[in-house]
Amino acid sequence: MSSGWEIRMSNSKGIPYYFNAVSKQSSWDAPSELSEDQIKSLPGSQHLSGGSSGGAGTITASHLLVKHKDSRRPSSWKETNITRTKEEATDILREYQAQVGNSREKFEELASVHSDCSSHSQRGNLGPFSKGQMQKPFEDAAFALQVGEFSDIISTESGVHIILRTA
Ligand SMILES: O=C(O)CN(Cc1ccccc1)C(=O)c1nc(-c2ccccc2)[nH]c1C(=O)O
Repeated sequence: MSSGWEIRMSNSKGIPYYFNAVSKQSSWDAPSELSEDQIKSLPGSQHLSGGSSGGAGTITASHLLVKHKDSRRPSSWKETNITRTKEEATDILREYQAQVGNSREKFEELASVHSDCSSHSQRGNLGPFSKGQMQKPFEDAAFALQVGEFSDIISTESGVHIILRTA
């Protein structure tokens, strides 16, 4: 069972902080109950200085994916055989978009429950990636975002997505 701790980047101070998604605690200092190794393997550990994945041209983003019958793999942790149309998937995502507004917390809550991507178990967090790793429409949309900004609905061969850039 994860401790609920993760490492986030403070947009205002530009330094990492520790956030517990269970207790909603946040702290500039590492939780005393975690060992060095545990801290290094927390979600978001790439934010810690010396992180190998930090590097120029790397961003970090989360997404909420709704698949449809024409998705390259119309199956997910939630639904073995996804039959909704792309139009229905887009309507569903518009509803989530309206609920999210500008709230990262609401986005992560909906991504955890509704995203058809395996990253749902990380509140939608995909971790750091650079250009050339993701499908082009996803990369283009994600790299066009400022930190803290949401994309509009975008479409890839996997389905339709909303992206939040987090670092
Ligand atoms: O497209 C396919 O043939 C199968 N995939 C690709 C995939 C499958 C597992 C993990 C990551 C990517 C997906 O459908 C998929 N794409 C994504 C994805 C797409 C864009 C950005 C990040 C993740 N997630 C998933 C998933 O099941 O969990």
